[in-house]
Amino acid sequence: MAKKKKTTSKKKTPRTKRLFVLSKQQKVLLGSLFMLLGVMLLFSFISYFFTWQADQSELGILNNRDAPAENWLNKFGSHVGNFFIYEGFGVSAFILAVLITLTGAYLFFDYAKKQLKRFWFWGILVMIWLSVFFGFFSETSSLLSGVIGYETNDYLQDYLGLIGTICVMVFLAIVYLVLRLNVTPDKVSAYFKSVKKDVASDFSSEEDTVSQTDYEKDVVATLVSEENTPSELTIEKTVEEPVLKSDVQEVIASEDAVAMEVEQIKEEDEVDTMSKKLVEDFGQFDPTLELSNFKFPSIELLKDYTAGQGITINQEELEENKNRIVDTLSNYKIGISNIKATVGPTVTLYEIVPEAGIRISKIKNLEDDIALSLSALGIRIIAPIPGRGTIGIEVPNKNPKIVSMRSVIASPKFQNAEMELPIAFGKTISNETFVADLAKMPHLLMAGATGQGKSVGLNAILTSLLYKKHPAEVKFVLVDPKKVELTLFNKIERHYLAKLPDTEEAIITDTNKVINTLNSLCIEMDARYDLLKDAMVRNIKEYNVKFKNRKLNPNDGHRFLPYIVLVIDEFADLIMTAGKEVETPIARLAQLARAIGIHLIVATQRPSVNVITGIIKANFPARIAFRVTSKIDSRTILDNSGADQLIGRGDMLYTQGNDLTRLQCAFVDTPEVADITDYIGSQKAYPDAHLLPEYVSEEGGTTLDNNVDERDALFRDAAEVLVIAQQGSASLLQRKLKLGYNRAGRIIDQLEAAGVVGPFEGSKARQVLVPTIEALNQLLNNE
Ligand SMILES: Nc1ncnc2c1ncn2[C@@H]1O[C@H](COP(=O)(O)OP(=O)(O)OP(=O)(O)O)[C@@H](O)[C@H]1O
Repeated sequence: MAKKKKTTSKKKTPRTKRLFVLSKQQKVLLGSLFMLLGVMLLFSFISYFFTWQADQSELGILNNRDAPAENWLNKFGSHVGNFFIYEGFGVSAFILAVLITLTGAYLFFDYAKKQLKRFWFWGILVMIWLSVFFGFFSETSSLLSGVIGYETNDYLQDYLGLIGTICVMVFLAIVYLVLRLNVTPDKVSAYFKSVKKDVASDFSSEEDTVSQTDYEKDVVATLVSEENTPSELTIEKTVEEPVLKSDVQEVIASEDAVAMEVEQIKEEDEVDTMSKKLVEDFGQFDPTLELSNFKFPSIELLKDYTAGQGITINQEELEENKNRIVDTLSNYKIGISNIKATVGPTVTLYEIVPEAGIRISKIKNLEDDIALSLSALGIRIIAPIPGRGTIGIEVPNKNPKIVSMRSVIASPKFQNAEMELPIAFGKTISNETFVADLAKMPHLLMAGATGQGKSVGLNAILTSLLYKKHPAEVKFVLVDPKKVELTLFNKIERHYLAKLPDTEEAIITDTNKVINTLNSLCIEMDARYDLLKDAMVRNIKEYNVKFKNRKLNPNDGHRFLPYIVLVIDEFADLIMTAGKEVETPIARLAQLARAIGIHLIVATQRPSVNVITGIIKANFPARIAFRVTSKIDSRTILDNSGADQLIGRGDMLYTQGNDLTRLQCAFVDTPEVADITDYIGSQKAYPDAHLLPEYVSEEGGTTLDNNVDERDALFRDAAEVLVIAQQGSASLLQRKLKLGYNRAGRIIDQLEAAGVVGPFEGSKARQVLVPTIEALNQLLNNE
């Protein structure tokens, strides 16, 4: 039916359009004509009620020009009144006059016609209904219903009887109330409730009270039944309801397709209110609920290396250095008008303002000479310091201070950081804590010669995240080909680490596994993009907010998405052994993974061009350089020299675009990391590490040979467990049959080959293809 209506409305549209393509002037003229006609009708109708008897008795007045009529609009009024009221629709003919006036007003003021069409549609229906309704009272006054109303009413009564006719009329009235005025039982009860509150004292009629309580009971009953149903079900209901409703409305308002526009807005509203209701009933979704008692590590676990030290300013050293700088420059005939020193933890920055007319490049070229005269390594000249209008000379302090992780973690800057993935790298040259958001970087490349502080830097990054993010919010994928650096994090495997389903160790040390993991992350990335598309959001942050507000249905595959941070400790080693196989997925992830919350941190000892290839470099805007051995290496990593002049031991340069910032990396020692991971590891954990989607490499991988002889001894038991539970998950087998993960995984593969369970479906459990134990017996006995 809906389709039929649609096609008719389609056919009508061009004609209607042609009719309404009027110039502004035409609209004004036509509008005033209609308005005046409407007003004339109104006057005619009103006066008809007083004059109709007189005029009607003078039959033939229309033809006789000399015989005046009593109606205010004379013969015209008398005639139209007679036609529309007496022979037509009775009192309800006024609706017609109002509709014509309204049409005039709409044309005159050039309002949208969509609304007008609706007025006409419903107006005519109401007019007919009223005249038929007044047909019941036509005995009292024949003018009330008009001939049409009376006859129709009489006709209906002849066939349906009085009660039947009343029922039909009541039903039509309900149709009008529901479709046009959107009246629903809920609204009526809500209205009654408010009325009850307002005039509680005046509300004494017993009958009314009884009916009201009935309403209340109904409402309470529906609320209770809603509370008892699981949240998912309620969501489904909400999704369905508006669709049905809009269908009905579309049919009714079939005159034009515009009704759809209005309904769409309503549909959203309803989902909104439903999710609000869910949030009101169950609260926002809390991803941390499963580990709600999780305690973040305390600051006491970190050592305070600076205790009692502080930054001491060695006046003598400062004076000495200043004099040497001034002397060296004056040897080259460079005068200084001003000099200022900022003492940092490991280096002091001398900012000089050269006298007018000195070329900056001249000072820059004197780098080595100044270093020689100061007899110090690690002099770096910044000419000019961006945005300061001065030239900076960084000179290492004789007694560098360690920046302890404790001091940066405890700093208000880190504690109050409103960032997605805050990282406290260390302190700047002016002794300020430097905090950056990994989510904004969005990927970080780290290089530095051996022993210059890379591993400490990685630990500082991971520690920062451990101090700020709940295990539900962030997961690490750790790649450590050196096999020693990240081992400590094994203890927090079931809290913070993510791994491939069929692996035992979460920390990846084997190149082949790295390739599988990277490809698996690509699968996860694609899956997350699908979820984002489905949820109509642009990034993981918006997605998670929507999920927390219960606007996304977990039954549709939606889930809370934790950030995933991939850390690769020695990239050179990987790229040398696996080349393109590693480079391609890394480049893909780096290019696309930003919006869906996968962030990469890649560290390498050898920042040469064959390790940090163009494609990798282009996708890692944030870079950190510890001390490197040559200017070329420095250029490879930073696109700038400078890293070769660092002093090591955590002295680093950070860039996230153009500016280079010199930082002293925070120092966190292995025992401290061990304490933190022990502390977290000793708390209640998830049953397993966060599982990444399975990736089966083309060559080898899982074989799906259905070889009956090679089946596991517990194959049949496992099949029965899964068929009874109708859930194809390896962890279920592990629990029920007390198996290790690998063995359970192998059995699942064998079950898949035998056709008992379906293929791997990401994080969802596999489908069980055999419905009953009998069917299973039949399947296995026939093999
Ligand atoms: N931020 C820092 N503050 C003070 N000392 C540091 C800092 N970072 C590193 N060091 C010192 O330098 C040593 C080597 O650091 P680290 O192990 O991080 O180097 P690396 O670059 O990882 O070396 P490799 O590549 O050989 O693993 C540390 O044991 C420590 O003594």
